[in-house]
Amino acid sequence: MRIGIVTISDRASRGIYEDLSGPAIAAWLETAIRSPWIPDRRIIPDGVAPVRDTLIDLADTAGAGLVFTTGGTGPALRDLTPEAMAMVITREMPGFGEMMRRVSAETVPTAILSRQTAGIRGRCLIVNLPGKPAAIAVCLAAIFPAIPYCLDLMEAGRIETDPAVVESFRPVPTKAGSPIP
Ligand SMILES: Nc1ncnc2c1ncn2[C@@H]1O[C@H](COP(=O)(O)OP(=O)(O)OP(=O)(O)O)[C@@H](O)[C@H]1O
Ligand SMILES: Nc1nc2c(c(=O)[nH]1)N[C@H]1C(S)=C(S)[C@@H](COP(=O)(O)O)O[C@H]1N2
Repeated sequence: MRIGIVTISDRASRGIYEDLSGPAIAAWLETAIRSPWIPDRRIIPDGVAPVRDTLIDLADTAGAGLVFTTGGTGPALRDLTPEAMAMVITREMPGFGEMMRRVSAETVPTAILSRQTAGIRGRCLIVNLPGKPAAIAVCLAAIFPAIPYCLDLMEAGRIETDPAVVESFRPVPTKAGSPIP
């Protein structure tokens, strides 16, 4: 399973500040996923074209089954991640954004400013996270239990998690493969 990790930030992409959110995603996934996976890290500026082109490259050329983006989901003029998502995905998965905003709102009232969503392109699930490093673990912990089953249903590949970190919820067996013994 190749997993794309895309930092979308004008300043982090120019080296004005250190990207903390991309590494936070990678570190969280390292602890949570126990089946083999390969990270594919990208750092790009805000804007429709770079986000669109990077997501298409990860899904169609690099063969990623799962992609997380961080940043560009807010109301600032340069926050255009959702507009790029609309050009890339063929099916939206609105439950991801709903859940992440709900859990984030328990600690930050500005959670409602994120337009984060998720969607499917081919056999790739793309999920948007906010740019703030502190948002990464909060959002991933809330949505990750549903991701392995989603990937099963999409026939994108099988992920096994460490139940001590995050429990995968698979309501029924799927044809995508049997559990790792
Ligand atoms: N990848 C990141 N790594 C570290 N800190 C970040 C990252 N993305 C955002 N932040 C922090 O969160 C704040 C708000 O994030 P936001 O995405 O709104 O940034 P911004 O003001 O649009 O600027 P930029 O796109 O250049 O990051 C930033 O000012 C920065 O302090
Ligand atoms: N969990 C969590 N969600 C959060 C935040 C946060 O600090 N923690 N910041 C909010 C803020 S202030 C903004 S503007 C939006 C969009 O952030 P982005 O443009 O960096 O994606 O995410 C929101 N969601």
